[in-house]
Amino acid sequence: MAIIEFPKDIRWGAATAAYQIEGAATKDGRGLSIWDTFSKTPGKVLNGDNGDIACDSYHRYEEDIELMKELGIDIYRFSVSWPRIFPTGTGEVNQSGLQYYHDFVDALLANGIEPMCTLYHWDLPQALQDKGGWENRETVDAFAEYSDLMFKEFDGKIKKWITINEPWCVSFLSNFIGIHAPGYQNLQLATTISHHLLLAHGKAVTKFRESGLTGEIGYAPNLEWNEPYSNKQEDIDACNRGMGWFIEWFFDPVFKGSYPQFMLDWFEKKGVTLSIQDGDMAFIHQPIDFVGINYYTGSVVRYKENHELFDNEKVDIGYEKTDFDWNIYPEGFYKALSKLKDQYGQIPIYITENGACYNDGVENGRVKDQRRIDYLKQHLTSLSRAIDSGVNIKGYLTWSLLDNFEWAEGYDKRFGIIHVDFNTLERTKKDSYYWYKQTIKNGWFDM
Ligand SMILES: CO[C@H](O)c1c[n+]2c([nH]1)[C@H](O)[C@@H](O)[C@H](O)[C@H]2CO
Repeated sequence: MAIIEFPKDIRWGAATAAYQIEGAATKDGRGLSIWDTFSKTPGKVLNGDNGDIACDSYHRYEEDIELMKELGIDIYRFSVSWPRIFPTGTGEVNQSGLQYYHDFVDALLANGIEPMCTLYHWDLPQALQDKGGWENRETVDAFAEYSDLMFKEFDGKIKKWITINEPWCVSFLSNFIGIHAPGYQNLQLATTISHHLLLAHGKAVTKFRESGLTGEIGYAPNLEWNEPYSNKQEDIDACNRGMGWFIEWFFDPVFKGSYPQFMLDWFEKKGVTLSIQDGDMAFIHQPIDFVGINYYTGSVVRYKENHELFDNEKVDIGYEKTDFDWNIYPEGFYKALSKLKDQYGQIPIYITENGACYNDGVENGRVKDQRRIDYLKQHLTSLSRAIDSGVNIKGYLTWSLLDNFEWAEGYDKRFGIIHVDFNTLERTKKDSYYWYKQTIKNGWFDM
């Protein structure tokens, strides 16, 4: 067997998000989010599930932190529910909401766990959506106001900030493909929103820099790896368009100061234009301290004339799949990270999400999720290879600490290393929890 070893200073963590774990949807002054609305719209979420209770982490976070401490992680990525802070998105601050996050962050720090805070993980205040949501540039300013308040309120406690989680999901998955809130299917709308999200990121970075506060700030784009089906130019081009939607479209503006021309040309062919105002790109193109990368899967892609948005299609060449039917493609993890290094340089990278959906249940008090252990081994092996090749990896945070509300799939899809019984809310450490705990302790594992 091969020993896969990691640098002694790598950070080991786990990740969650507010709407997926907190519950307490109407508790202590929290306002409604678009996911409260969407999940209660018939047909939008499997089994009609919603986040009213979720893992009830709002009330059970001390238990969760005990589990984190036993696990041995030293960093924990969570998100703040914007409508818990500003119930209507702007204006009056909900002090009970702030107090909840102070109590939570203080408990993390008291247990030697560094908080990594995502300011936006998809739960836009409904009141802002009612005024146009991310299509309205006023939402960009509201996000900057909310971010500024959080930076100042948690100065000295939170030193790693993530502005936007997965702008591709917030824009295209939610407003073009339409399976996430608010559920529109309009390419122009989605493309406009993608620009406003990057602008919101940039304005929040500006607020952080102007505040002079200590800490680091970044964003967390998601990426998939696409491999061309053949070395025919039409397949290579089709593959690059697909990946350009995840990588160049959301990385070039931040790291190069402009949108990728090949993608702009393609969108123009589809009748889509971007209205960029003077100064927008200067906000977006500000230096950041790290980038959070969310990686789960990859696909083989080939050209298919007039098919979907990019004249391409995924080809199933027999990859093993998770219980979410996603390809298991660890090679793509290494290739994607290598591409980022080659195209954007040595920006520090935290893997802010990587994990798999396996729905193994509790049998005699145990959850035998060997398939998740295998997935983690394969992807951490790729990560180790990327580190050895010079990619500037600072940490790895698995998705997710807990089984939780998996958006349009509700509670049907389980990503946690800890099982949650959504009837009793009982937590059960899975075999993968124990494997990850040993790997963190050792700093290596036996492949
Ligand atoms: C398509 O994969 C995306 O990168 C992605 C996967 N995931 C995500 N983004 C989100 O950030 C999480 O909230 C999801 O729970 C998690 C699992 O679905």
